[in-house]
Amino acid sequence: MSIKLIKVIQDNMLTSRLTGKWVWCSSRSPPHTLSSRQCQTVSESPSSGSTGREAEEGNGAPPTQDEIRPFGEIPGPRSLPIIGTLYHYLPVIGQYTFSRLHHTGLLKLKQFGPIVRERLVGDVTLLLLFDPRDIETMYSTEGRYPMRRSHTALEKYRLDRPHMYNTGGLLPTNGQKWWDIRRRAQKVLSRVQSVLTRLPHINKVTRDFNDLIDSVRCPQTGLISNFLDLERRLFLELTMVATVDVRLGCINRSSLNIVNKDAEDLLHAAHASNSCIIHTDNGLQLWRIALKYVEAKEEELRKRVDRRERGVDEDNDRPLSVLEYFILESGLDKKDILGVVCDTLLAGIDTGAFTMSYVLHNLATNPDKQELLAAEARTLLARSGGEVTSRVLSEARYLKAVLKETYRLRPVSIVVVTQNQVSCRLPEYFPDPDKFLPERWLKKENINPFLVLPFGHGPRACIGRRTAEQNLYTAVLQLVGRYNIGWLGRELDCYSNLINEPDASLEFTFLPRAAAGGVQYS
Ligand code: HEM
Repeated sequence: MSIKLIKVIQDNMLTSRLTGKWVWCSSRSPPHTLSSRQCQTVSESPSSGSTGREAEEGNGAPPTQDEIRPFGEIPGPRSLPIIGTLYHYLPVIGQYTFSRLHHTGLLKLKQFGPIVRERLVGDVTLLLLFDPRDIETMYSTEGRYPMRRSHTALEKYRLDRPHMYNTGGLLPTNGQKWWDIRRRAQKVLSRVQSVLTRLPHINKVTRDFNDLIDSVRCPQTGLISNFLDLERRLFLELTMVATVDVRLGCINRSSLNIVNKDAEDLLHAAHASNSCIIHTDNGLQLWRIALKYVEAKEEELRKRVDRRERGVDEDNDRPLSVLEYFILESGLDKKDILGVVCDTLLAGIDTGAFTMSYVLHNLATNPDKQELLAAEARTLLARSGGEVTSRVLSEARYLKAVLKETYRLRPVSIVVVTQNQVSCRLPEYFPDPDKFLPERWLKKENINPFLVLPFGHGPRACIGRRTAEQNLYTAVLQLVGRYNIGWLGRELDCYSNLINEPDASLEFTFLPRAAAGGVQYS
């Protein structure tokens, strides 16, 4: 998704505090030329023993014309006419690979330093940032309507069907049009209080998921092979409950072998889209299913209004669900609602499932950390009668540290600046960078906030962040509270698709904690 940076880099210049060569300039210079007007920071080379930050804070003097270098001089892999740098990615002979962007990113950092320019192909130029201070600078210039250039196939698909969609949806739309949808949708999708109203449903789904685990795990070893299949079902169920108030039933034991067409279509569409294979019928499947649930909700609301008029609406004080809010209060029209519902279904399933895979893998391969989390779960859930409540979530400090450490080591999303995943494993930012140490987030170590950004940053950051985190916290706490989780799979890394996904089959074991000498809550 670094492609998203193109607009920014054509309009601005960057600074690398490590080499002292580049200057970020907020002026709108023409591409590939420079101006020292309004330049904000100056840097010094590491040999001076001073950090860029110190230089910046020291005299704040604007850079001289000599210090400012043309954009085209930013180092990077050699680019050929027409094919750009694509030849570097050829199988066998190429030094880079698109399927492991974190390895490729590290190699580029070693070869070219903390700012890398890459003309990929045609007019597509990427700028890779590794220094969190540059990342911060980049975000600070994004303005009110940060521009993104991703999901362009999805955008084309939708714009070609004006009878179904008003816009390309949240993911690819830019400018005022993007903000018109975003400001209406985020009121219900992002607000803490609104997200918390869905917690009891989320808690119920995750407990059902535990029961499912109980019935499918091998009674002797606890093994569940290909656990990712179940996780994707879980996050589909959670996303449907959170967005369209529907229990699909795809994590019921009885439904495991029965094909639920909506569930299968949704899982397929979300995965295919995230793998950049936007078959035209995916859009249609998704849209049809979204339409079905939106229309069912409209009908339900009509009946409710009718009941209310007759004074027999027993459900009067219940807070509005997401879909009810969209229909009744958001000001979004039906086509926009369908677009946002499709976007949340596309964005909420694999991201959650893959993140949970890495959380569980980290816990299973670090049993001492798992025990600390289990102790926290035991204390908090015993107090709440086994329910994950808002109080439990507010007190679950170790759980949050576990998630944060997993975002650091295994971010599933390749954000605007793809290189956070590389920088997060550099020893200059994190001692013992490859170790899973949730404690580093409890000690209030001085960690630059622009290093770990799994949901992005600023006005365009993930609209579903609170929903996603509530889902993950609840599911992980319930699981670790009930099971001792082990790992029988091979070493786990990730493939880079549109998002990073586990590159090996997930072979987890689940042994009830009660059997292992722990406490059971339910
Ligand atoms: C662990 C789970 C998730 C992760 C790591 C994640 C991460 C991200 C990231 C990095 C972005 C792009 C930010 C940017 O462009 O600057 C994004 C955008 C988005 N996410 Fe998520 N996400 C997750 C779950 C969800 C869920 C559950 C939903 C739905 C409720 C969702 C809906 C969206 C939407 C609609 C956008 C586009 C927002 C816009 O462009 O205005 N995401 N997400």
